[in-house]
Amino acid sequence: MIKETARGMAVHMLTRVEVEGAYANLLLQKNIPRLTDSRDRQFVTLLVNGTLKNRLTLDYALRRHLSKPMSSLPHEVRAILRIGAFQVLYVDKVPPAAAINESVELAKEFPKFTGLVNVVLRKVMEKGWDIPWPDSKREPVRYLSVRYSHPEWMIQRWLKRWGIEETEALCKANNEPAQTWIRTNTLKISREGLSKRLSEEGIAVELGERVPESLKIQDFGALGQLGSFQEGLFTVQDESSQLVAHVLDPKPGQFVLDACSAPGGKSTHLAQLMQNEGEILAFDIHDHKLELIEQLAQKLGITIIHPQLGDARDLPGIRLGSQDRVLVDVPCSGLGVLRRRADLRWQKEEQGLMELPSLQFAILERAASCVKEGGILVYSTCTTEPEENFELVKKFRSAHPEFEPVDLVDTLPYTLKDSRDIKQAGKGMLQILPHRHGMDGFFLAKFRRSAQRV
Ligand SMILES: C[S@@+](CC[C@H](N)C(=O)[O-])C[C@H]1O[C@@H](n2cnc3c(N)ncnc32)[C@H](O)[C@@H]1O
Repeated sequence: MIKETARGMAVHMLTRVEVEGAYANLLLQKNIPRLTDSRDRQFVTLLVNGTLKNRLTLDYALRRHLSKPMSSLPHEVRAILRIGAFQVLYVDKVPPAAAINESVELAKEFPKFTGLVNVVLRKVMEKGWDIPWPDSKREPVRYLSVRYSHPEWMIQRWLKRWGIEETEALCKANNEPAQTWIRTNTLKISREGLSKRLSEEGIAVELGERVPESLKIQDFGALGQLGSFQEGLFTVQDESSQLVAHVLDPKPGQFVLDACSAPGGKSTHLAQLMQNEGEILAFDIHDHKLELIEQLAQKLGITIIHPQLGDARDLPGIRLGSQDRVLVDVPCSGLGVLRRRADLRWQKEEQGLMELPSLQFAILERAASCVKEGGILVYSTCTTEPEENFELVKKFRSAHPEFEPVDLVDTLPYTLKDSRDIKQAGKGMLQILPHRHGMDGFFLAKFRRSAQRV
């Protein structure tokens, strides 16, 4: 058994991700609270996420010093090598010699490979970043893929759209550690009150500049242990995702439909903006996820959310034109959140992306039919891909001229500065990109149903 040190735990989790296809974020959530020191929890998170994200680059660097393929080594030994190389190449605060010694220590569980781990990692240390990369001019896709550890098909898509410099910037942003953003539960406390409370609990806090409820906190790996969390004074949600409820702009007493709502992040935010007055019908197709909505609402002290089991393409029981506000936060490829979900880039396949727009369009059409005349519809995704965003919205508008775009400049809770954003927002849309905006990648489109049907 590998020892339950920070590094041992990271090896164990990476092995489970590779062997069982386990989700890294769930493994981290479940396992790291066992570590009592917050520095250890942060270190394991860094090792697991950093090693997973940079796997392709790490394997490229390691392969140069291996006489046999990585796939011939036991899974745990691969994980030990990758974690070791990650520390040597990417983590300044760990002296390379210490990273190697600790890796050799872990490899003692596999005595046949102790020498190999030692020799290979020493060579990685000697060479550092002096690695012969593919030629960036002749083979830009391969170069970016290997240099920034992304699948080639993703790079190909982005290169066509944005060119090499911007694609490189996006890849770099995706490899950064994700920051932790939280949303104040304004039904229970003000943002300033929460900030003070968190400081008293020893958490470093910064007020967000874009969303009035947002705070950036230093995640110490066990938020669930904080009294403020247990009392429902906040919930974890990225800033870009916090924009959605503001853009939908619901009022107390209104009828609101959230067509794809689990685990309830946006429904609960809508309820806050409605002062917990009115009605939110929160649909989701997965029964077990409805419980998550209920639990979150209960914790935050929200009573107006009614979770409903159902396919948003049907929305059983919901009358045409009955809702003041409709949110359509569809299932999507999630390519905007690659920095937050370290293993996501390796789980996705391009074919899977191709199948999404028809589902998204069907959900959008049915949900839109429930909007009252004069009511508001918001469509959102956490992806960067035009087929799920601009192109889908364009198709929707040409099929449904009764929905007019609403200028986002007036409803966003912050002032847009980039002229490209201002232009898009004027047409009722906004594509948020991690490297341009410093938030998770996200897409928003807002429409008003005209008073007279066309
Ligand atoms: C992007 S997530 C929604 C996140 C949610 N709005 C929040 O802020 O917490 C998409 C959700 O759509 C659900 N879903 C997938 N297909 C669906 C369908 N056909 N009808 C309704 N919900 C669906 C998934 O279970 C998932 O919970």
